[in-house]
Amino acid sequence: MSAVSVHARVEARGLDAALDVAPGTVVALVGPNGAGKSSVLQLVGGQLQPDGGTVSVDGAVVSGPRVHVPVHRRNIAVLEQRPLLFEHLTIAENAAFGLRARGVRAAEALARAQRELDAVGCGELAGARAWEVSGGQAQRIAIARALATDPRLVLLDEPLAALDVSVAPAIRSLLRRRIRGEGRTALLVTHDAVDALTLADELAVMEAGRVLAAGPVADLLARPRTPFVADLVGVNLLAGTATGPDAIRLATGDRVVGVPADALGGGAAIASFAPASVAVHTAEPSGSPRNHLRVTVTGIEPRGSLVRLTGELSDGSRVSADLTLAASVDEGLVPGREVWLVVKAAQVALYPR
Ligand SMILES: Nc1ncnc2c1ncn2[C@@H]1O[C@H](COP(=O)(O)OP(=O)(O)OP(=O)(O)O)[C@@H](O)[C@H]1O
Repeated sequence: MSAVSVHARVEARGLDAALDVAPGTVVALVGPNGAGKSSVLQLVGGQLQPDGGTVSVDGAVVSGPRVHVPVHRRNIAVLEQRPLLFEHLTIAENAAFGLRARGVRAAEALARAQRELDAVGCGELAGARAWEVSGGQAQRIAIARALATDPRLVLLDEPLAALDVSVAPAIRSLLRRRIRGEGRTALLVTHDAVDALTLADELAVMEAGRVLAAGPVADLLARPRTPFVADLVGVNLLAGTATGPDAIRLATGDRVVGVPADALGGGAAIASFAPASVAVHTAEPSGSPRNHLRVTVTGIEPRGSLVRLTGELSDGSRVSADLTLAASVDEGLVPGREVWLVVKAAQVALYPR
């Protein structure tokens, strides 16, 4: 049985979505602006009612013809871009809010809230007021508040988008540990490829109101079935397994050395680097300490004043490189040609996943 099942239409939004989420799975909804990602979240959360079809949680219909289970009865926690904390309550009271709303006694709710605040590194802020905390702390507190109610489902709408780049990695790491690491079921809307790949088990790719493809992150990356996935925010993403603190091995056997953005821990990991940081060599670089990947050129297309070369590794995963038009002509880079793509370790970010 699916933990969440959406088979629903919303005519005013051009939405006709089909999505099934297995229990304990984090699914990232990705796709261009207006694709319907947030609308799917609203259907599940109960803020949007379908014109046809149903939305089910744990096998029970929560929205459908003549059914509308109110938001507060769905036992779903929602984490927004900018969490709203109540200014007149202490941080502990904020974190206990969901429990109190469910009728849990104050002492018990506050004790649980304190444990949750400790677990997100904000235990010492329990007595503070909302206006005294930073944006990053507010998001940690919102995570504590969301998880305090033991929700059967967590909905995350761009949870890192409003955060300063200096705090986002720590919150990403916290979400990875508390959501994916604890086997919770969650739906995540994000525009950020790194968030999707580090926080989610599966991707659901939306376009024009429909879910075009869904499946394990590594599968969709290795064989992108839509240009959107292939081009997910324009960075190169390669899935592999950590072989040390700063290296991963790809399915092709290639080793990629980089800078860990978070401790790798020996499991599945991804490498991310910009096409602009990739150089193209027509012969295998000898004695170079840099990462080099042998690919077959599959595409050459203009990108402003540059040319984007796309190459395929032996397992079908793709890597792009941006180069000048002159370079692409001089080197005779045409589809079918075998080349080496070279990227410095300092320009490769590694993430656990
Ligand atoms: N509150 C609303 N009322 C009416 N139409 C809406 C509303 N919100 C979104 N839409 C429309 O519904 C469609 C899907 O939008 P939605 O916000 O779900 O997409 P999205 O994939 O989340 O986009 P984005 O990435 O820009 O947030 C779009 O055509 C949008 O204009």
